[in-house]
Amino acid sequence: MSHLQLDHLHLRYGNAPAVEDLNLEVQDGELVSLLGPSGCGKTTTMRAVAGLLAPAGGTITLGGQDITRLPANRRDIGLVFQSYALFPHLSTFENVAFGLRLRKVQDAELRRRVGDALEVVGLSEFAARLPANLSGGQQQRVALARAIVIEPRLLLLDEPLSNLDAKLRLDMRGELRRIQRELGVTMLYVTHDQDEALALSDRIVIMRAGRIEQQGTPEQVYARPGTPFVADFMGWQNILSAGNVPEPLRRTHPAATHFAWRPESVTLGAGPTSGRVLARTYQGEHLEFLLDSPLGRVKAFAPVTAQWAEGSELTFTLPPERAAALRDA
Ligand SMILES: Nc1ncnc2c1ncn2[C@@H]1O[C@H](COP(=O)(O)OP(=O)(O)OP(=O)(O)O)[C@@H](O)[C@H]1O
Repeated sequence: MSHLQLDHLHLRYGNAPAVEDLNLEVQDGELVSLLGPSGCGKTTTMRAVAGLLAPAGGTITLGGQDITRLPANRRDIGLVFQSYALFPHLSTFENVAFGLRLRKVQDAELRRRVGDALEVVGLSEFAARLPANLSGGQQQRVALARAIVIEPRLLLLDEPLSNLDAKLRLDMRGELRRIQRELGVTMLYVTHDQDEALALSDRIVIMRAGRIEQQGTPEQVYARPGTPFVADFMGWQNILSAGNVPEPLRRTHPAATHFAWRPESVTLGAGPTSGRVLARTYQGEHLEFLLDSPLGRVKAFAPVTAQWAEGSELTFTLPPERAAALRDA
């Protein structure tokens, strides 16, 4: 059992609060991402779960056991951080074996478990190599093998892919998901990259200034943001205050403070509002138009064949059925 539960967690650096009253559950075998901008408290939360930072208040429970005050080395938690921190003078095999040697695991079992872990991450052929002779992606996989070989109750990954180039990051993202599924291990994952969180997670927790702003499945947070902050983070680039949108829409959502539309939802070339093209940008798949309008600035995508030039006037529609109704948190 490796169900993680954080109850009313308060975390501080000296007197400065970093995380306030955080309540979070990660089910057995679930992959939950903490997503949010720099400084919102993701790493601080991870450090507390790992046992590297003592909470100022609240409790951390893992598999039904209160681990709030348990030393880090007795928590049975695997860590993978942005810097892989491999031992440069040890082979892949010995890097992965390190934690087992510390635990005085017998030789035959150690060989079997290291062999299994290397197989899971696809590095069996690289057992004898030193880290310096591995690619960035391979080194990151060694770090992952080293974390899973101890069969942790929980795996914490903090921006594990951010040192890799874009292509490798995509490959490793898929690999991570496969490995997580294959092992059924409970994972808490930190990222500030929404695409990564959407692709990997069973559930996404969006943090803002030390608090949870919204949580849900990837589909929920992407398609149904609840606040302007989440909408902005999820690529809803047109966020208008409720006073600026047509009356009928406001009436159907009386509590909304803002409404948002994705750029692909805006219809150009017809509609009740007119705007002037401030910028027209080619983006491969489509053109992006930035319009100045009485409603404010509006971003819209159109097919690459669209002819409107910068400076021209055109009309547009913000379809009410494609709007997200938002409320300030
Ligand atoms: N060692 C520290 N001492 C004092 N304040 C810290 C320390 N580490 C982080 N903080 C502060 O705590 C808050 C949360 O930081 P944290 O590192 O958890 O954010 P984060 O969401 O992980 O950001 P990033 O994506 O940049 O890593 C920030 O205001 C940060 O400045």
